[in-house]
Amino acid sequence: MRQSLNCTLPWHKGYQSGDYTKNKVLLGCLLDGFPEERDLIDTSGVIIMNIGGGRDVVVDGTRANKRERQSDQGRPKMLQSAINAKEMNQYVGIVVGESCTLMPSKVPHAYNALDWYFVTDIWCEKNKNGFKFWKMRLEVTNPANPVWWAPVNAPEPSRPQPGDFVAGSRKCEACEETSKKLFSHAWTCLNYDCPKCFDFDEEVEFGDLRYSEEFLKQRTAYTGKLTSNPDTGVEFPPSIAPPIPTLGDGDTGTEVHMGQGICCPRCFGCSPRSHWAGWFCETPGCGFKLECSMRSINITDISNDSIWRKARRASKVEQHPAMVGMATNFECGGYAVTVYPLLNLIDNCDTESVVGVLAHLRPSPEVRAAPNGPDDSFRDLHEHAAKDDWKRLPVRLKGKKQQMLTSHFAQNYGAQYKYVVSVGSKSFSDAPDPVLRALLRMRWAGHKVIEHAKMSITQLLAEGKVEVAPSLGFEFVEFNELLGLGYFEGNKINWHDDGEDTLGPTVATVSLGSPSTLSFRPKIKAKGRTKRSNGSVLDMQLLHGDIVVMHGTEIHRCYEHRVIPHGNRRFALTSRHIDLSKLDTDEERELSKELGTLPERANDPDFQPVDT
Ligand SMILES: O=C(O)CCC(=O)C(=O)O
Ligand SMILES: [Fe+2]
Repeated sequence: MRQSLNCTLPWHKGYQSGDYTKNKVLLGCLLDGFPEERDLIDTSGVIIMNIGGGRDVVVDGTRANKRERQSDQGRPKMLQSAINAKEMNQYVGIVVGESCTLMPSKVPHAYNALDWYFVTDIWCEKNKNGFKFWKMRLEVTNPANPVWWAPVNAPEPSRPQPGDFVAGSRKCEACEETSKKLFSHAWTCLNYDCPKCFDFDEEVEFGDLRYSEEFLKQRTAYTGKLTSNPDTGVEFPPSIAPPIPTLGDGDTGTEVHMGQGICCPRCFGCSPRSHWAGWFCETPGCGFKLECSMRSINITDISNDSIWRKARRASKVEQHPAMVGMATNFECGGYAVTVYPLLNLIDNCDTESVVGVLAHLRPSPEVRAAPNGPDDSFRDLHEHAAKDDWKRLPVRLKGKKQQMLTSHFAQNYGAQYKYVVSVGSKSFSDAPDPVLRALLRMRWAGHKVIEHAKMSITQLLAEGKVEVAPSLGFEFVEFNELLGLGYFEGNKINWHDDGEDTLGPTVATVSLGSPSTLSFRPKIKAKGRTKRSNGSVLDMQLLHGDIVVMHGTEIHRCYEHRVIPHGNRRFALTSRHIDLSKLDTDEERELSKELGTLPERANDPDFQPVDT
């Protein structure tokens, strides 16, 4: 998976393009698929490749020749970054994909990091139709290292030393630029801008052109940049396989770098950090596992000022005046509750039409700190997430070929819930206590919010301020499912709706840990959607222990929502009702019924939410 590579190698982060550039300097290149004219990867340490793509027209139906340049290439974006890399003596990581036909041996992984190279030459050539394009030559930074990808039993390649071979050069009479003699046939000017570019003195068949032995075997000692800290004795350039991320002093284990992938020390395959518990190598048959210890986070650290400032900055929304204006408040069980009516902003309604309600429940400090309350649950969940193997699951993104993993880690409990990703489920009897407690707390919150909403929305209706969409009823259907999501620093859940047709009308979430911003926006650009607000019409700052209840099936037709956490560890426990009658088979219904049945222990008085 391309993501495995991108989330592991700091010098190759592109998803689309074959080159990775930072500060206009080339740091990494991916070679895959079909080569271009005279491209080469040899085991003695030289790579020759085109700079930038852009063969434009399909010339014939055979795959190998599908595209050919039909115009001059101009100056591709990658050219300047390659020139800068050459001038700065920057080492460049080379990755080859499994379909790269230039490799002398079959490579073991979908993407394979070859080694560090450096750019020695950049020049211009013409194809047989006379169109100009750019090429570059690279040499391996450490030619003494054996090549890991040489074919088995291949004879040792020759290892010329600097000075053994020298390709001569000549000044062009037209442009006065010096060009190396690259081809065994004859010298030519290689300056893109010169009228004599690729104009050979003798008649040449472009198809017959070969690079000279001198050019291929010329060697340049790599002097590189110096290591930033010579005292540490760090090899320079560093190992092509990045070191496995480790916990620094003061790290807790959910920082961005701990969410990076690893290059497996056993098989060198790249695997993303797809498990909460650590890294499990994904190369078939390898089996390497590295559990990652995680430290508990003090809840006061999670709500510190800098995180708060970030959270506030993220909230640029212009809250919808009518919805905010019609919000009502009440208190129960130590929670301060605000209930907003969600209006239909996408159909042209004569009167404001309520499609659902959205409630924000904020616990008092006492509720948060109470035994088995949010503080305790947050403390315990990071270990449960490891034990229950919360993981990143594959998603198919609209319009993207690549398979991706969600950025957060997930585990489902209770009835089976199939959303964009398919999650296996653990039964409520096997669920850890904090999960069961959250479920009971959300059932309580669901009842309370719907009871209140029935009253407040009926009141608004009586006052003639709103209509109520026919789909909106005020019965609470008990939750039989809970999806746990775990977020590392930088993880988020992007715009989506929870509108699967197997779901009941109510969705509730308990938010634990990092503060986060939950935003709602109408699905279609509608009243109130400005660029600045990113379209959102309601934003909620969710603090540790807060509960959100969304009620009304049409919310998901009219709105989408997203959640951006601001600190480095957050759990969201979201409960829904899965309508078992809408599952495909009797077996699935039976299984989900069993998985979603509350165990005996949930009836203990100790499990019941306080309701004062
Ligand atoms: O992280 C959250 O608070 C909400 C997650 C969510 O929207 C979902 O699970 O559908
Ligand atoms: Fe959602």
